[in-house]
Amino acid sequence: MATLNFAGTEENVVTREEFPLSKAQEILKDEVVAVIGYGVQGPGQALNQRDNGINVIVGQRKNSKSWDKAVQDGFVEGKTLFEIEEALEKGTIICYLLSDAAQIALWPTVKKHLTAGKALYFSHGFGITYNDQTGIVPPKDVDVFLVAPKGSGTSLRRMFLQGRGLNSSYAIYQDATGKAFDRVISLGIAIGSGYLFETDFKREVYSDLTGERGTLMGAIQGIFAAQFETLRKNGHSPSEAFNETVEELTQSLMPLVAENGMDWMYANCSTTAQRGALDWWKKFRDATLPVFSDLYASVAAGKEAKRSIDSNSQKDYREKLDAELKELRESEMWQAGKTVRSLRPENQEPA
Ligand SMILES: NC(=O)c1ccc[n+]([C@@H]2O[C@H](COP(=O)([O-])OP(=O)(O)OC[C@H]3O[C@@H](n4cnc5c(N)ncnc54)[C@H](O)[C@@H]3O)[C@@H](O)[C@H]2O)c1
Ligand SMILES: CC(C)(O)[C@@H](O)C(=O)O
Ligand SMILES: [Mg+2]
Ligand SMILES: [Mg+2]
Repeated sequence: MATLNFAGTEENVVTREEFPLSKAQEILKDEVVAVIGYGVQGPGQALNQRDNGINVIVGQRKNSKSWDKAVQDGFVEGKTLFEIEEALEKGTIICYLLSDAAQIALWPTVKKHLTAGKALYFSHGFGITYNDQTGIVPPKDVDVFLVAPKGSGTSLRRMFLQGRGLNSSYAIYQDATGKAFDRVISLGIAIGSGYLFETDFKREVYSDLTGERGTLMGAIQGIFAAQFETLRKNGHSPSEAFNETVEELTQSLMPLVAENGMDWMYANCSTTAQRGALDWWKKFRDATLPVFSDLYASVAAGKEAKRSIDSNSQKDYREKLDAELKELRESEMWQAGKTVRSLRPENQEPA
């Protein structure tokens, strides 16, 4: 475990250098890792573990798109791909990667198969932290921990294939066997994490729900929409509004931020741009701070969990989500974006 200094605060981080894959393979050599659910995280984590030489099986409902995807990805029925209950029985480590709402419905079945010494693994602090709403209370004689990749399962797989790792959080909720630390870190390495940052279940889920509703997904779309609308109302064309709101950000400026921070991105723009950005960023911060405070309070009060559980437990939740995504896709901003993206060299038809 390395202790690193993050802007003056010391934090524990596990690195691949001190905990190499060979050590993870040795620790997991007698385990059967059952990945339950093959949606977004399931494929990323199962495929990376398989490629890393871990004994991994997938449990998924038959006659579903996710089952077919697992078959396409090379999992073999009866050998490495099973109905959920069979996989639960075979697994010594259960990676519970159904959607958070589906985890509630299946919990009684999972619990039945959590015999002494097994481990229950999550990629989110949700089920345990909000157990007054989820009913997920594991038996005392199993290990319970999480590895939460800080990004999409799609990125976890892509970065693994590029030889890079995605940062993940890890936390131990219950150490029944005395092996929970070795098990959780080994899994973290095996699923393709680059670095593993220590947290607890509550802090993981509070920060995760805030982040995805905030700057990572909700706030960014909100601020894009507000600027696009302002430019359009003032007579700017859709392409101009899109280029100045999204395309320049994703293609030119965010890669610079990713590389070396905000000040460095600023320093690579004109002094005119820097003057304006330095004057205006605090106004945007002050305008949004109350919204972020409301958001965090809603997360901490369990209201975001309740909303997610209530909406995702409905039979037609998928159709409803698809309809809302369609509305976003068909908005003027993202339709303009479609044409702008088609102009990128990689998207051009060869002549
Ligand atoms: N999506 C991500 O990239 C991501 C990132 C970090 C953490 N997580 C966490 O990982 C976990 C899995 O998330 P996900 O986005 O991969 O899930 P998902 O929404 O893609 O669903 C996963 C699987 O659940 C199955 N499923 C849905 N309802 C079911 C039911 N009633 N019975 C049986 N199976 C059912 C689906 O077939 C699918 O294979 C969650 O705890 C999530 O918060 C996800
Ligand atoms: C990929 C995210 C947004 O980080 C994850 O938290 C999720 O819920 O999908
Ligand atoms: Mg999340
Ligand atoms: Mg997240």
